Amino acid sequence: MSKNKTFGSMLIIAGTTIGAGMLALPIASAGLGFSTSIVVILATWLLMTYTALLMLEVHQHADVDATLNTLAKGLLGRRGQVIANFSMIFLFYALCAAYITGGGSQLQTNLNNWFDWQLAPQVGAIIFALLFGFIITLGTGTVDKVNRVLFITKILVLGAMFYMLTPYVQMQHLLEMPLQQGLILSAIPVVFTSFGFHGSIPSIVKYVGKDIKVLRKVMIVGASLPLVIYLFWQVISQGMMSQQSLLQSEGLPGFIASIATLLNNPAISKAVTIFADLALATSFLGVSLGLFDFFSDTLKKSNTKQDRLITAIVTFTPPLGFALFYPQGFIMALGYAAIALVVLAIFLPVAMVWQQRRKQDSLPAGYQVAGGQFALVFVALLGVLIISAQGLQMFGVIPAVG
Ligand SMILES: N[C@@H](Cc1ccccc1)C(=O)O
Repeated sequence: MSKNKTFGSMLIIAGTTIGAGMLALPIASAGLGFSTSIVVILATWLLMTYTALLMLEVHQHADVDATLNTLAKGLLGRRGQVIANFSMIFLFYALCAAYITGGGSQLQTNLNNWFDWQLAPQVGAIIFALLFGFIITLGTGTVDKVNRVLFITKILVLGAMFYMLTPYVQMQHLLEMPLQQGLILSAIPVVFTSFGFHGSIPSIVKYVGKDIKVLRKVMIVGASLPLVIYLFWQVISQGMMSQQSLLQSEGLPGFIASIATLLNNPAISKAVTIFADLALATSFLGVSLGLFDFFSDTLKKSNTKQDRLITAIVTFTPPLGFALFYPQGFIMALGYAAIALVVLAIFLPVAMVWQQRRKQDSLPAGYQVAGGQFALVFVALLGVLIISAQGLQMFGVIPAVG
């Protein structure tokens, strides 16, 4: 296994994970206070790393190019397959539509500024989708190369941002306690989604090959890089402002405006905006790669140019259509993102590993994630907790955040 692919795969996982979710974290977790938010973040990281390893346990006995569709069909039967496909398509189309809308409008603004053009936002969305569609169609190797450049730039910009912001961190803000217990529950779905990357695991298995030792490393490092970055991000965002002022920020633009005023330096808004664009781009690469491979497997497409083109059309046209003609639709869908992700990243891995361990005797011995049945049941209960937190928010029982 080439070292190169291992490194690139870690960056694809980390790049997929660090996306729009990170930007929502400061406001979503404002009411928790620093220490509580750190506990929630650490717990979510452990949970998501554990279930990513469960996926590897499942992948080791399947074909190298198997995706959720085949895995679920083999281990959970027809019903499991339908649930897997529905949650995968629902979540990934919604994410792609969100990324195409956001990325398209950023691209359009930049092109208009640079070249003095007068493009409509829709044109931005079309160019953005075509550009990324082209990269994905060229294959995972190309995605890896483009992602490296974008990811490393993203980390450099982040470093510059942290450098500018650290002097404004005040210890007293970091000692604040939760404002209200309900807010902990409200924050959970956002934190959970910000650690999501699981729909792209099959693409990485296919790219790296079935070398479980290497793949374990890729998952652990790929999930830990976001952890480190989120921890720093929490120190900075929660340390700069009181919980009250963070909570009162009007979404991300409000938050960026408040820090720009605090620093009295507009360069910081520029840095945050460039970071946000890069986060969106790397996350879109990982998500659309996962969706592309999923369709390629589900529709039994081969690797010929013509087949890849068909797969790309199935992958990119619907989210582009949503972004162009029905933006409210995917915004509504994203409200359910955490629920679909619980199915994808918790319930399915747990159920598949459970089934696979039951028929272990007929399988060659292999990798088994620690924790036994206890861990499987515990994690499934956490999944129920996350769905409940989302449900309570939707019904207005606890405050909605993020
Ligand atoms: N973690 C990504 C969103 C995501 C969820 C699930 C799968 C892939 C990506 C973000 O924070 O933007």
